[in-house]
Amino acid sequence: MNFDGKVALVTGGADGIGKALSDVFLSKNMKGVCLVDVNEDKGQETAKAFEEKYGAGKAKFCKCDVTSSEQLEAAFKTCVDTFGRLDVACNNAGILNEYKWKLMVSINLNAVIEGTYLAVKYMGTKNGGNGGVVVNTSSVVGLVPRQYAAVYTASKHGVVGFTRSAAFEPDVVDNGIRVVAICPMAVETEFMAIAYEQGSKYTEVYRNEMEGRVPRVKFEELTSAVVQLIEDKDANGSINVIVPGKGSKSIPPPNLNL
Ligand SMILES: NC(=O)C1=CN([C@@H]2O[C@H](COP(=O)(O)OP(=O)(O)OC[C@H]3O[C@@H](n4cnc5c(N)ncnc54)[C@H](O)[C@@H]3O)[C@@H](O)[C@H]2O)C=CC1
Ligand SMILES: CCCCC/C=C\C=C\C(=O)C/C=C\C/C=C\CCCC(=O)O
Repeated sequence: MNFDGKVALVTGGADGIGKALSDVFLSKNMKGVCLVDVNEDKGQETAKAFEEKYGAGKAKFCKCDVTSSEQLEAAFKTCVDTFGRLDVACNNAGILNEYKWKLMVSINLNAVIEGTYLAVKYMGTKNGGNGGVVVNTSSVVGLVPRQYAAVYTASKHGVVGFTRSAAFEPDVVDNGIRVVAICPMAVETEFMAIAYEQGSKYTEVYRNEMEGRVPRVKFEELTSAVVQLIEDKDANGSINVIVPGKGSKSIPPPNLNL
């Protein structure tokens, strides 16, 4: 898919990875981006900054808690009503909080599943849309174990398993939708700092073992991986790990010869 004149919806679009993705989409001449986020102040601020940079009417903020089915569907509907179409859905909002693990699973996994099926409903060729691409945000810990964040790890493994499977569901394929996921190492956002201040049961271990020792994925490395996945018409069910300084690599599922 090329980006010219297309429309994206990005959950967690007010800040961090979602904001960086939205910025790159608009820089590639997308018609508009819908920033879907629970943080109203940040969301309005980001939408305003994008309109100043790219022109009036290019960014729409939708206040939405992705754990609410009603609010998430309303955001998809607002996006299509505002821009007239939808081509790319990034299910990206996420938190790392092992104390609030049920909420974390709702945001990191349930809302990704719900967002994927809403994308089929609002972009599907059988439903009046043009088809499109769903990009789900997992993590490197969607592929490997992480003993200091077990539920977060489970939620991100869930995103990988769901993406690999949903990509080939007949209702998804027949609607002209591709589904992919990204698995970044730590990225240059506030996410990890907030996680160990508020959401880790092992903050001291984490500080001693990891803090400051893991280089960050730069936004440019992450966004170029996502752009490639969107542009590549053969990328479906792809799970791409993104490592600082090493780019993006597709990770196939294990062949168990069953
Ligand atoms: N930053 C990192 O090191 C990595 C992050 N990730 C994943 O990337 C995604 C984005 O993370 P970052 O941009 O780094 O985090 P961030 O904290 O900078 O941004 C996340 C955004 O999601 C929004 N959000 C949180 N809960 C929400 C909810 N219930 N409804 C709607 N919006 C909500 C926040 O308001 C915020 O704007 C997450 O899924 C995270 O798990 C994956 C690997 C590494
Ligand atoms: C808060 C403690 C959790 C320990 C790390 C667990 C999960 C990480 C999840 C991510 O999605 C980020 C991906 C990789 C991070 C790996 C190491 C973090 C390095 C942190 C630092 O240098 O500050």
